[in-house]
Amino acid sequence: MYSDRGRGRGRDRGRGRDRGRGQWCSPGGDENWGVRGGSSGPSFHCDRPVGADGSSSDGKSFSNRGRNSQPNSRGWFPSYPNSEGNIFCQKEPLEKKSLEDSMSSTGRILRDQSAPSCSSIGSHHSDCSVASNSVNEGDSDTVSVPLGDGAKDGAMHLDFSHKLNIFPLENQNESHLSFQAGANDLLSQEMDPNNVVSAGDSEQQAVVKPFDICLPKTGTIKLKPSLLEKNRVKRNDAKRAADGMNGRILRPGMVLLKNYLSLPEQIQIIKLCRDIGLGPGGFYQPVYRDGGRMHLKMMSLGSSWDPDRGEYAEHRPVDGAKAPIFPSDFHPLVERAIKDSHALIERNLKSTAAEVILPPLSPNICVVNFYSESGRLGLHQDKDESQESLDRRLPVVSFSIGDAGEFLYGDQRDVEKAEKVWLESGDVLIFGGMSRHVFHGVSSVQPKTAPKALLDEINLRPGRLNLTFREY
Ligand SMILES: O=C(O)CCC(=O)C(=O)O
Ligand SMILES: [Fe+2]
Repeated sequence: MYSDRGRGRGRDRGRGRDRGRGQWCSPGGDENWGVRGGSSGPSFHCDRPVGADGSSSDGKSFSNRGRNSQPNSRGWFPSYPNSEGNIFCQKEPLEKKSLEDSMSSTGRILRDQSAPSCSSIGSHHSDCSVASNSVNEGDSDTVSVPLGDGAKDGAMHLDFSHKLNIFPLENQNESHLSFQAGANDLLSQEMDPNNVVSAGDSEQQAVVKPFDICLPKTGTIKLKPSLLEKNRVKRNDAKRAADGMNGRILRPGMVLLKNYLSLPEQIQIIKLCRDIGLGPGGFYQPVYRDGGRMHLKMMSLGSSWDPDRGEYAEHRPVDGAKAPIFPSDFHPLVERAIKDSHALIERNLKSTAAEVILPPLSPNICVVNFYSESGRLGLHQDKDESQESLDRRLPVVSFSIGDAGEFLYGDQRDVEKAEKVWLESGDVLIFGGMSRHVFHGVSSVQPKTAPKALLDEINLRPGRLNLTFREY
């Protein structure tokens, strides 16, 4: 997938990483958000645990053989603009040094359950009246907990639960019991005893604070919007309605379906992401070993994207959480978007080769990002899916919900040369075929642009939710 930190470490060392290139975010902090003329970075390898035959539990191979010379890709790097408007990686030392410690050691998954999940897919209520932690990307959302000897058998776990307002493992399923996915989905989200991995001398546990993409219902009286504000909202909503669903081919293999997801679909997606996001393996803010942070919250369904290593794995290093399952609810939506894109391509290009131009995919991974109003994502390529998937140029399908985001894309990792398009709530963007390796990123989120009709139904935080579907 994304990152090309150019830092070999741990189990990745000596596996073909090109450490000399693509360091967007080195400790020196002088890398450009969009490195001019930069090539994609080092190679990463998926080391999701595989069976003897190399297949993972879902029958898909996640081992990434033969990719040693693949440049890596994703620039999921924390960044900030300098005075010239270039955006550089932000370096923020980890106050609690928790990630470093937790990555090098081990712990059971502990998750703060103080923010219980409330909604469920299909249920009407969008009551998000639970505790929610800050969206500020500057805040660390992990704390590290030293373990005593008892931790290995779980004894210490309970003690620390008190201090950290966390529930013992036995209660971990509470939050996702309200997630009405299929029974199998539910089962596969349960805590995995294998999450206890080997521990070093100084054992640490990382606890990821749940991040709620919905805000609590406050019961406070809303101030009346000004006439100006009312008109702006009216204009936006009217424009959206008038636009209807319309599609544009942005470049070969890249299709934008405007206003594609209906309001009820968007609401369901938010609820689903919210529920999963509050549970084990849910939203967190990726932090790099050198202290850099990504300017968004992320979770990865189906397999865990590890931005620091630039690879997928079954469990994520930050807290050992197993990736939540890929919800089957998404399949029909992605399938429909691909079919409609094919129809658009056939109409526009008078071509019957739509499936060659944009190959169909059967997604099994979804990376979910939540950008606050100040969130962003550096230019990168999505290149950590399997070699086969990349060779077939299977598309990435992206859903945007909430505030609009300015999406940059181009053939080079160069912000100045990148094309720009606003992705608004309900838009679906697909890039595959000849555009599969396009550099892309999100330069900004435009506050207060989420459809009012959406916010009337669900208390999504200010910001932008983005889901990218991929076939590993
Ligand atoms: O938020 C977006 O529109 C893009 C997200 C993205 O590129 C990614 O998750 O790889
Ligand atoms: Fe991407």
